[in-house]
Amino acid sequence: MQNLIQVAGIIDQAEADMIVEEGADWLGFALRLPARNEDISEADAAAIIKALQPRNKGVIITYLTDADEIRAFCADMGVDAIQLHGDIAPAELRRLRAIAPDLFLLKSLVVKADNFDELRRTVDGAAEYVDTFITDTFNPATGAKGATGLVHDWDISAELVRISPRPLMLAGGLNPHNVAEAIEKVRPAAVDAHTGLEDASGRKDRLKVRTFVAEARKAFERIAGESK
Ligand SMILES: O=C(O)c1ccccc1NCC(=O)[C@H](O)[C@H](O)COP(=O)(O)O
Repeated sequence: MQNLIQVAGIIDQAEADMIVEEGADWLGFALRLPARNEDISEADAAAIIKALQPRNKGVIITYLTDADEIRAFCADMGVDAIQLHGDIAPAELRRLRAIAPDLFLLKSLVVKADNFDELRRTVDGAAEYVDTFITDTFNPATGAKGATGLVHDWDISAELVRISPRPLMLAGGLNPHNVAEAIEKVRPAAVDAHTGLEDASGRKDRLKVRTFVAEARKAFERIAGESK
């Protein structure tokens, strides 16, 4: 996974089509969330994912923490990638890896003001069983761990990139205006955005997606050129 762009929080087929047309790589579908406020039904998400071309991947974003339930859900949905946003224990990740070896696993690292040691322990405990980590931003005002539209301290994400043996996808408050600076500072393998690409009605805005993808691609090229 390198220089990859994910757009999360897909609402329907038209939005998925537009995001693919504008050049994003992976599409994230938030399902089985604690508050059950999903933007899309599981049946609609499964149909969109099934119709994606091989260069695009549908990723389920969920708080499920039980390995059997995660495997069964992915099989029902026909997906081969899942972003685990809940507090799943390393032992359960190990079990998931054992029962679903081909599943691509993204584990979230939710950055708070003062939890770097906890994040380091999560990296150490989970790295053996997951394919990549994804940072995100905690919102202390609401307790939300995802889709907050808030950036966190990118020095923390940059340090996580340095210590993680797995690639890192940077998420949390990214938008067309800040994604280039974020990539240059953090040097992640991938970026993800959700609310920063929406219009006032909560749908993804084509121009924001287009600009986000273009800015991210240029920044990835720049940092690749610098390391040659
Ligand atoms: O996408 C969601 O609705 C969601 C809900 C609950 C937890 C995580 C969620 N998404 C995870 C993501 O990958 C988001 O894109 C990520 O939180 C970044 O969101 P934003 O800060 O709005 O760009």
